[in-house]
Amino acid sequence: MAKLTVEDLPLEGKKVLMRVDFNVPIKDGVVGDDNRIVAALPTIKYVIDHGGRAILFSHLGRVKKEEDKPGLSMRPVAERLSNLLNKPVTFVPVTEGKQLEDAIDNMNNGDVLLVQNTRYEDVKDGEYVKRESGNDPELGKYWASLGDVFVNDAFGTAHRKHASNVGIATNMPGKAAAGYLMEKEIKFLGDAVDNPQRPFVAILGGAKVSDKIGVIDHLLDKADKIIIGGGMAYTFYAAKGIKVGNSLVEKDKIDVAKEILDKAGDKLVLPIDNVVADKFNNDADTKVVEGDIDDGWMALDIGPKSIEEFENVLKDAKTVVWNGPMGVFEMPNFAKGTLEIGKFLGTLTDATTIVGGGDSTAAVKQLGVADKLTHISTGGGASLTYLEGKTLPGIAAISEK
Ligand SMILES: Nc1ncnc2c1ncn2[C@@H]1O[C@H](COP(=O)(O)OP(=O)(O)O)[C@@H](O)[C@H]1O
Ligand SMILES: O=C(OP(=O)(O)O)[C@H](O)COP(=O)(O)O
Ligand SMILES: [Mg+2]
Repeated sequence: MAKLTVEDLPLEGKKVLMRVDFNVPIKDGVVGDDNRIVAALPTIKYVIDHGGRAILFSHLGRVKKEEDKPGLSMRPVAERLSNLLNKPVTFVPVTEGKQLEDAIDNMNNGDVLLVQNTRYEDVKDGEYVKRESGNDPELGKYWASLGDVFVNDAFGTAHRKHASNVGIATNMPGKAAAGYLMEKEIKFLGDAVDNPQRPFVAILGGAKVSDKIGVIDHLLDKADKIIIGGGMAYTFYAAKGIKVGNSLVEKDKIDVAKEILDKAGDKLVLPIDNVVADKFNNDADTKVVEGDIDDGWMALDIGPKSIEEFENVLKDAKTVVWNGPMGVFEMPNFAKGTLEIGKFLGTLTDATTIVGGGDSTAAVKQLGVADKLTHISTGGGASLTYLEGKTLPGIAAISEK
């Protein structure tokens, strides 16, 4: 059954609650890569051009304690959004209460307001209560009460069942619609991966190991090869009994990694060598090592032999889906693996090449290889969940036509 879209909603004079994914990299109080903000502009512009009052909600990072809040304020995002829209954006530094309600009451048609990071609700009075991330029913109901209709354009968050997407939607039956970005992402991913041209190769990296390792098990049934790099690789090293030093490892996922290795055979391709560093810093001492990583060293990028091996696997691919950088690309000395793999994908002109994820997208843009790829998706975890064939809760909660 088809879902409501933004074009099905009454907008003129309405308070239009909008969930967007503005979870973007912030450095020293300034937005880095703004791809996710730019990607949401068509829907925001449609709403305000049709006389709606756009009330935007997004999370930023993960708020687990009170001290996380100042560095994860939405204020820099409001500034960038205002520049991109070329009009003022009211930033409300709280997520509930009179200040927010008054700011909404003061809006005129065509105005834009951005609410503070929805995950501020995860910590109250110093307690990690997960009101947003746990989809607290009272919170979704409260936020829904602030508007007349709801538009969900946060594809990057669609795999989450949180108060600001699923909570609001379920409290606005018949009035919760998909935005243009949501529609575009689903259409593209559906076309590319429901019946992929083969060989179909998935590349998985990044740092969200416990979140994403489960996907690999499902991908084994779909993909012809799965390349594992970046922070995802070293939990597999640990599972194989290779020494990992101080590299990123999620100990409680080592058993999962072992099961995947048993099942995968030669479908799974791990790094042969790595660039290791003596601290998590661009100025660290570094060296390239094969196999075991000694104590006191951590792997922050894949090494040259791994790059060669990965390219060898990728060269005949007809469909490639990539989520998660191959190293800590934010530091120039550990960006090579990500850059080389990105460049190589750009040479595969016969293949459909899809890169997904907030950080992976930032990486290919920052490294200048984005425009050689077929599709840049705003969602990493969301694309992977879609690829697994699972329902995305954020989309399921949108009203049927
Ligand atoms: N070897 C590594 N050790 C630690 N962190 C890593 C390593 N390789 C990549 N990362 C980090 O992974 C992060 C991105 O992971 P993730 O959020 O899962 O990707 P995406 O946003 O593309 O879905 C980046 O900030 C990057 O620095
Ligand atoms: O950045 C995101 O996902 P991604 O890192 O997989 O691309 C989304 O905004 C979801 O964030 P979350 O994984 O903290 O729920
Ligand atoms: Mg990310």
